[in-house]
Amino acid sequence: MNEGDNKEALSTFADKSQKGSAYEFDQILGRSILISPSEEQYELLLRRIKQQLGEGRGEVILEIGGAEDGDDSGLKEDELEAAVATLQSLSATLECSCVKLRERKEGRGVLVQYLIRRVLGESDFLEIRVAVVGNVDAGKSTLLGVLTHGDLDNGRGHARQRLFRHKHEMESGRTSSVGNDILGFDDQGSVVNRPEHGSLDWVKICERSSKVITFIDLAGHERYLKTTVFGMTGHAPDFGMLMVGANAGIIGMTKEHLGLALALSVPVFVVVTKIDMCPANILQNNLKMLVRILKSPGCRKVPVMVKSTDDVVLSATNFVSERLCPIFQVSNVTGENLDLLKTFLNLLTTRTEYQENEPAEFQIDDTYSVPGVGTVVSGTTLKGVIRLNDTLMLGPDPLGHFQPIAVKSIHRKRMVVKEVRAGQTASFALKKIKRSQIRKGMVMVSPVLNPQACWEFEGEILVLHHPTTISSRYQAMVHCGSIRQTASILSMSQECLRTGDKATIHFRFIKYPEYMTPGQRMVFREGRTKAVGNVVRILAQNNAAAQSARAKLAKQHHHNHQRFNHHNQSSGHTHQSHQQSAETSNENSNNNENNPEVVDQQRSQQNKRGRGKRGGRGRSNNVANKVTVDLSGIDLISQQTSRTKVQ
Ligand SMILES: Nc1nc2c(ncn2[C@@H]2O[C@H](COP(=O)(O)OP(=O)(O)OP(=O)(O)O)[C@@H](O)[C@H]2O)c(=O)[nH]1
Repeated sequence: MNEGDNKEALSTFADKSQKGSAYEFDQILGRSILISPSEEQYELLLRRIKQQLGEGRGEVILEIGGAEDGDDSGLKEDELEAAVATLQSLSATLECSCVKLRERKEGRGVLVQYLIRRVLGESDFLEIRVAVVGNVDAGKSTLLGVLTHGDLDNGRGHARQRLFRHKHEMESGRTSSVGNDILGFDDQGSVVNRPEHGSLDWVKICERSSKVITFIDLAGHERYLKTTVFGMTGHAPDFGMLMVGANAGIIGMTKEHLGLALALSVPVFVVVTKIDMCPANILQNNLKMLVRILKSPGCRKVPVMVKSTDDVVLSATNFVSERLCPIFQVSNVTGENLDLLKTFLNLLTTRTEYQENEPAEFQIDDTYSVPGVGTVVSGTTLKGVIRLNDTLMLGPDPLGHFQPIAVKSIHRKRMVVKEVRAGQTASFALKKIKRSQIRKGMVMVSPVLNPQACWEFEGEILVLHHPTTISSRYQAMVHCGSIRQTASILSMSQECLRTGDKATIHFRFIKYPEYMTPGQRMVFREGRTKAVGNVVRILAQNNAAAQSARAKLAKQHHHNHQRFNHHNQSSGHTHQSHQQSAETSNENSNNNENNPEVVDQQRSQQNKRGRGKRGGRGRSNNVANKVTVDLSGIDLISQQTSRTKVQ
């Protein structure tokens, strides 16, 4: 990508950023009004900024010095001083900070952009989730270690040591579990992480932060794809950070991960690491290839090389709704360009509109048993507000029932809080329930929703890749939110499906019913990602007919399983069965030890009792139609995302 292209892409977005809602607002923030507002104008400004803060979940970027009717834009020095004083006064009245981001010459003077951010109390902060993906050795864990702990890497794995959670990761240097790390920014945009004796106090970080970025570190190795898919669907990331090693380029799982983010409509930015050790010609070639892939019809992104603070502000302010894909080139060893990346992270705002006024919905992505506390569940609040001592309906259990359950205590990032709102992750301690009665994929919802479990549903699906054809009775893993269960195809709108085909499919879960809602994004996969789409209709709910159908299916499944075992015993394990067992063993090891909110309590529990006993749960029982799948279908994803847009 040459300089010209980069400038063009940025200027297109720069133009746009002055139109739309920001443009209207600029009129209000016209030059003279800010320089010497009347009392009435001051009140109007207050109201408008307050409204913008509400829409921006507590922050807004404003540009001052815009043109007024028939006038030139730009502020002269003395005008700028007066305008900034007004803006600071407005911010103070609204209990906000006011931080200068960027200044540029235009018209008769300068235009300046400011970040106005609400100053939050110690127990509140804005939460942004970033899924970190990329091939093995791209430097994911290292970058997270460097960002969250502030020390540079030595190029031999120094920085990542702090992040490894499982013993086998220490030994192999590979990430196999979904790990969480946090980076806090205060109201001025400064990083608040201060490691003490090598470890971070999450409560202190949250208390000092106005915004906390949670990195969901997903595994890079193909063996752990199941974990990666779960992280992308179950942890509701706002953004994806795709890591690419400068010297290795787009290899291995990079395209697969990019495809997954696109399929799930998660906006992606790219971080190219190791620029310190990469010869210039190789770096250029790899960047060219990256840009080509991002611009390809399958991705339809507008790549932008981020090289200055101006680029950062422009990319961050246009990132959410646009196709813009910022690319950072960094070194974890020399620290080059890490400041640009941090500034970008500080400016990210969440893309999802969470509804706080609706009845509460919480999806469970993990369970724990904490000594002295009892059963703890962690997950994401999708709707509403959940308060201490609220009673919610937990379920569905294997029979499809929901039971009332009281929330005994709430933690946000290990911090004790009294309530948790839509868009926030949390852990709840629950009363009178055993951990063994809860599984990933269950929900806790407001009793007014009268939740029903579903065995069968209809999904609109695009097949990204399949080597032969998919027909009825085919079974694969459904990922939908934190649900992860094998489902069988009962019928399809077409007789059989090949790569690139789109169809409406009637699915049935094979083990237990789940709680689903129409419009949810889903992935249907076996081995590598295969099909993506949306849940369109909930069919059989938890009634007797569905149960008997399920029993029949389970019997058939059991029969298949025996046949498969027999086959394996006689012919030895296939490649897939190795892969499957690797995924399963990973899943078994991916337990409480990795939880960000209850990790300390859990460690002591593990010392006492050894590993958790969730062996086999969520294990794919799919034995029919075992095929190796390769996602070379990025091109197909855009068809899906453009045809079926579901938020
Ligand atoms: N020279 C140099 N080395 C780096 C840089 N970033 C990471 N490394 C080294 O690259 C190796 C791999 O980094 P990791 O952070 O483990 O890679 P990863 O992507 O997390 O790998 P998985 O966890 O297996 O998916 C380590 O030895 C790091 O020290 C960098 O910017 N420059």
